[in-house]
Amino acid sequence: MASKWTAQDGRTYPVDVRQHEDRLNSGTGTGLGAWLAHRAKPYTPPWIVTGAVGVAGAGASQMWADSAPAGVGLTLASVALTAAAWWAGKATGPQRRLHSAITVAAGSSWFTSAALAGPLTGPLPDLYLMGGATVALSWNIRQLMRTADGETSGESSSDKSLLEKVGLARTRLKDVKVEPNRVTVPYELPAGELTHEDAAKAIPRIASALDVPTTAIRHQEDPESARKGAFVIVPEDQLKTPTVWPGPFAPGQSVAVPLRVGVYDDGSDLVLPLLDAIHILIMGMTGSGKTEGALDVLLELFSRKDVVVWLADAAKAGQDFQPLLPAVDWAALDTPSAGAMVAAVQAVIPARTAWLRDHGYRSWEPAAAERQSDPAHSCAASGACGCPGMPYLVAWMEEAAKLLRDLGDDTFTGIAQEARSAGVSLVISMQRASGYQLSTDTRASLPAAMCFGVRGDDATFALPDEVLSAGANPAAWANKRKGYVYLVSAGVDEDLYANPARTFWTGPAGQYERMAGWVVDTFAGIRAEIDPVTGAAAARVAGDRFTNRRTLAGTPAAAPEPKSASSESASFAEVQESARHVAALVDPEDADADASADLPPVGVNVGIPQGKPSTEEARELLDELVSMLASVGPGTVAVRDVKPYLEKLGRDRSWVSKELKRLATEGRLAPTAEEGTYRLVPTLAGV
Ligand SMILES: Nc1ncnc2c1ncn2[C@@H]1O[C@H](COP(=O)(O)OP(=O)(O)OP(=O)(O)O)[C@@H](O)[C@H]1O
Repeated sequence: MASKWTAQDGRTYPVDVRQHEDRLNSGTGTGLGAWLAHRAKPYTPPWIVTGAVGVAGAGASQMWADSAPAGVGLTLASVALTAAAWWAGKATGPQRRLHSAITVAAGSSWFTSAALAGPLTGPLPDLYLMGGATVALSWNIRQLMRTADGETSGESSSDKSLLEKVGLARTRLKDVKVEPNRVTVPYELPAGELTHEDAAKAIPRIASALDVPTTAIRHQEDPESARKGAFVIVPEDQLKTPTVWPGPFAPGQSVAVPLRVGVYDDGSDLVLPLLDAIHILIMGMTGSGKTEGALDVLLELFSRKDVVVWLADAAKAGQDFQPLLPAVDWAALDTPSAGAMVAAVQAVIPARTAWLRDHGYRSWEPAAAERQSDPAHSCAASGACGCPGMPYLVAWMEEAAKLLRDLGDDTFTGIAQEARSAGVSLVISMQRASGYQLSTDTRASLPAAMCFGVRGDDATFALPDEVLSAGANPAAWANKRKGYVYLVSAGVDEDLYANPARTFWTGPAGQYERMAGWVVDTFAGIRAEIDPVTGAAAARVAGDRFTNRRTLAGTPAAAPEPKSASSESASFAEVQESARHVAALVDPEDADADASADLPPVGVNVGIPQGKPSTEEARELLDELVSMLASVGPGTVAVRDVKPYLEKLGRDRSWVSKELKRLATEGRLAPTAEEGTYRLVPTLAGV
C-alpha cells in the first residue's frame, strides 16, 4: 500500500490522514447530533476495542472462571501478545511501539484477570472503567496530534516530492543552513541507490524547480562518504556589479603571499596563491575578461618585492598592457622576440636550479630573493657568500595559441615540467585550450586554471570533470558575464573550485592607465630587478633581444626613481574614487549588459530633468538610456530594463513599450523573436 496520498489541494499527506478524511466524509445526516456523531466517528475505534475487551472478559469468565490451566494459558497468551506487539512495532517510532505494547499488556492482563476471577471482582470494574477510558483516550490524543501533524507536514512532503521530481527520491535533507544569500542543504542519498554523480546531474533540474540560474547551485561532495554531500544555493548573483580594483593586497611583500585578484559571490577575496599554483592556464572566449584578469594579477605582481615578469604578447603587441610595460622586465611584443623569450626561459631554468642548489635551497623560497647573508645558504666554502638574491620569475605568454603553433607545444611541456623547482611560473593565456592548441601533456603540466566564460563544451579543456559536475558552468556566462571566473588551484579550498568569482575591474579607459601608472611608479623602488644568473643565461640564448629589451619595448632603460607609497596614497585614493564613481553609474539591472570598461566616460551620465518631463524630454531621455546600454556592449533591451527609470521618465510601461517599438521602426533597435525585446544596435554607441 502506498504510504502517501495526494489531496485535492495538491499536497502530499501520510496515508492515515487520508483514512481520517475518509471516515469524516463517509456518513450522512443533518443537525447538530448528526454533525457531532460525524466529527466523533474517527475517534471511536479505541472505545469499540475497549468495549469488546470488556465483553470478551465477561464472556471468558463464564468459561474459565477458577480454571488453573486456563490461568496458565491466558497468562502466557497475554505475555506473548505483548511481546508480539513490541516486535511488530519495530518499524514504527519508539513512542508508538511503547504505546502499543503498554495497551496490549494492560488489555490482556485485565482480560486474563476478568476471565479467571470474574469481571466484577475486586478492583476489576474500576480498573476497566478508568484504565480502559484512559487507554482509549490516549489513542484518541495520538490520533488528534497525528492529524494536526499531517496537516502541517505539507512542507516536508513537498520537499520530498521536489526531491522525487529532480531524480533524488528518498534522499534525506539535513540541518539546512541559511545565511544571507546562501543556503547550504546537506543531504544523504539513499544507500546503494544513488551516487554523487546523480546528485550532480540533478543540478539543472533543481535550478529549474527553484527558478534560479544553474550557476547559482553548486554541489559539494563529502570526501569521506559516497552518499553524503551538500547543495549550496546562492539565489542572488552578488557579482553583477563590478568591483573596482581595491589597490594592492600586500604592497611591498613577497610574491609568496597570495595575489588578490577579485571577489567570490559571497564577497570574500578571490586569491591566487601563485607559488602553490605554479603554472596557470588562463582560458576564456574573446571578450570574457582574460585581459582584465591578467591586469589584476600583474598589478599585484608589480607591487611585490621579489618577482620579475617577462611578458610575451606577439598577437596584440602589448596593446592592452602599455601602461604596465615600464614594470615588465622583458616585454616581447613580436613573434621573433616571443620565440627568443621562450628559448631564454628554457635556458634559465637549469641555471637557476643550479644556483638554488648551490645555495642550499631545494626549491625557490622568498629567502632566495634576498642577498645571501646566511652561511646556511652559501655557495662559499665557508661563511656567507653574499651573492645577490634570485627573484621569482613569471613568464607570461599572452594569447599563446599562435606562439604554441609556431614553436610546437612540446617546448612548453619541457619548460613547465622543469620550471617547478626553479622558481619560474609559466602563465599561458588563450581562448581555447583544445587538444589541437595544447597537447594533453602540456595541459597536464599547467596545474592551475582561471576559466572565464567559454563557448559550448570548451570548459572541459580548463576545468577538471569533478569541478564541472560540482556545478561549474562557464558556458552559461560566455562573454556576457565579463570577468566571471572559476579558479582551480592548489592552495585554494576545493569547495571554492565551482564557486563563481569575478575579477576586479580596473575601470574604463583613462582610469586603468592612472591605476597602472600609480602602481608602476609607487613600487618602482622596491620592485626586484633580474638577477645576474638568470640575466646571463637569457642573454646567452636571446642576445640583443634580451640585453636591449628596454629599448626594443620602448620602456625606460632604468627603473624610475622610487616614490614612497604613503606620499602617493592620496593620489591612489583619487584614482580609485574616480573609478568607483564610474562603477556607481552602472545600475545593477544593466550589469548583465556588460557594465564595464566601455561605459561612457564620467560625466556622460544620463541627464535626468526635474519634475515630469515633457514628451520630447522623455523621448530624449529614453534615447540616451538606449544609447548608453548600446555603448556598453551587445545585448537586448525590453521594458523591464527601463523599469528603474520609469519614475524619472514620468511615463508608464506601455509608453516605454510604444517608444521601443518606435525606435525599432526607426532602425535604432532590432526586433528579436521575443515580442517586446529588441537587440541593441552597437553602432548607436556615443549617439
Ligand atoms: N571583472 C570585470 N568587471 C567589469 N568589466 C570587466 C571585467 N572583466 C572584463 N571586463 C570588461 O569586459 C570587456 C572584455 O574584457 P577583456 O578585454 O579582458 O576580455 P578578453 O577575454 O581579454 O577578450 P579578448 O580575448 O578579445 O582580448 C572589457 O571591456 C573589460 O573592461
